[in-house]
Amino acid sequence: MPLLPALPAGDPGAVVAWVAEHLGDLTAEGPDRVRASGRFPGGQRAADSALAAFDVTGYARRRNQVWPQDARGASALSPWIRHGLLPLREVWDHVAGGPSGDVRKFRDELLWQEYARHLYARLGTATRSALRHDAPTDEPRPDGPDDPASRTAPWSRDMACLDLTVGELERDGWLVNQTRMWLSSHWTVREGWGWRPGEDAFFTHLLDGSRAANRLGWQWTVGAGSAKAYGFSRWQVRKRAPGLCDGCALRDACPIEDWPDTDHVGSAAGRVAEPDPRLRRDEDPEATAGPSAPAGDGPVEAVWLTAESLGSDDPALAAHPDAPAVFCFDEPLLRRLRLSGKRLVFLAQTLAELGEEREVRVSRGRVVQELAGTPLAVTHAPVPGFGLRASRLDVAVRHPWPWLVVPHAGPVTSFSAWRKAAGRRLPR
Ligand SMILES: Cc1cc2nc3c(=O)[nH]c(=O)nc-3n(C[C@H](O)[C@H](O)[C@H](O)COP(=O)(O)OP(=O)(O)OC[C@H]3O[C@@H](n4cnc5c(N)ncnc54)[C@H](O)[C@@H]3O)c2cc1C
Repeated sequence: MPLLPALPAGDPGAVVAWVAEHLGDLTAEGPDRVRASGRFPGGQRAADSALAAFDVTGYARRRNQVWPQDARGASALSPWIRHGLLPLREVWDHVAGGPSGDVRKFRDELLWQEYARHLYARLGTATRSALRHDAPTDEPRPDGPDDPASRTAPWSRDMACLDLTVGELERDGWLVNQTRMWLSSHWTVREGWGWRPGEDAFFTHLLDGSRAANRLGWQWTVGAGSAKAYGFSRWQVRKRAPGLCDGCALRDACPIEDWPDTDHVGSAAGRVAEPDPRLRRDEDPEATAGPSAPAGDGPVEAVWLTAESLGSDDPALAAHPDAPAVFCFDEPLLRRLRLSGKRLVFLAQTLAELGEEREVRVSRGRVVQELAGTPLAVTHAPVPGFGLRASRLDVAVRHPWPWLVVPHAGPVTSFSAWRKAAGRRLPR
């Protein structure tokens, strides 16, 4: 497939029409129903303003609040963090000088993101399986798994708590951490579905959806990667969304009034027979981390952008200011995943804005075919799909991934074990 027409500049609304026309057939909704997120625009300007507006004061107390919306303390920075528009170090530095308890709690969460990236960089697709304790993985799966638009159907919309949450997921492509735990626990612990179709339902919609953090979240909530499954009941709704039950049609017959039975999942069901030995030790942490300085010095004709790193400070972009940037929407991958159009709109808005500063060529097809024969500079991305494609392309210079914590060889069995092993690598 040839290059796609240039993205419309300075008109985020026109980008939605561009996505519908050129990529709509690859989306969950189909070309006629592609929309932008109701809340999160793509692009560096939106990322920078969201970070500038974020005040960490009160974060520790209010991070888990769900409703009403103005009671929330979560930063809502994750879509831009996910795609490298806000590097973790920049976000870490932004909160310096805030109240110490809030800064500590917020930076802990940034470290959770870094831990997720380390775990995924080391184990890759092995994170599809339960890491530590048995929990239903792929089966049972809800009816109609091939219809991506119905992936969220198993969450009953009769309950006000699930209706609010699933509505936000589908409309905005985002959820606070607390409601991600509600939904994933409800799906697996209470309803008994395998956790991977649920993970895919999230991945379809979340603008911050990454296999790294999404899988970690599901594995930990359902007890496959943690010591205990998380139980979701009306108690949390009353605490985190006071008053929400008052308008619920099921307020007098609440299906989640009582604590759920967690005995059939996760740690209670027993340990996995042979845990992946890489959970305890990485024999090649340098390979996991990627280069620590630019690798290669050949001539560069273009900067290859990946969805992992789309910020205007992307290391490869910054090092090659005169080269055009190239981005390929991976057609076979997108056809398989059937993501919601709002995820593609977010990416396209980001690329359109970048196009105001430098030449950006966007194509659709097989990445390896589209970019073949062009000497490329690229920023290393710590995900398995990057390595596969990069090994078949002419990568002249590979720039380092901007780790917050350089990967170590020690355990990633739990966040606390990983953090302890990171020791002096942890940022200050
Ligand atoms: C089932 C489940 C699925 C999840 N899927 C994803 C996902 O696909 N992508 C994703 O980025 N996060 C995911 N998370 C983690 C977390 O819920 C989101 O990062 C957070 O809700 C994003 O909102 P925020 O930016 O307001 O976070 P804040 O609370 O403001 O935290 C700031 C940043 O810290 C990081 N962070 C916070 N909590 C976590 C966490 N538990 N794990 C990893 N990073 C964290 C994120 O980068 C976040 O933007 C998931 C959690 C669960 C329980």
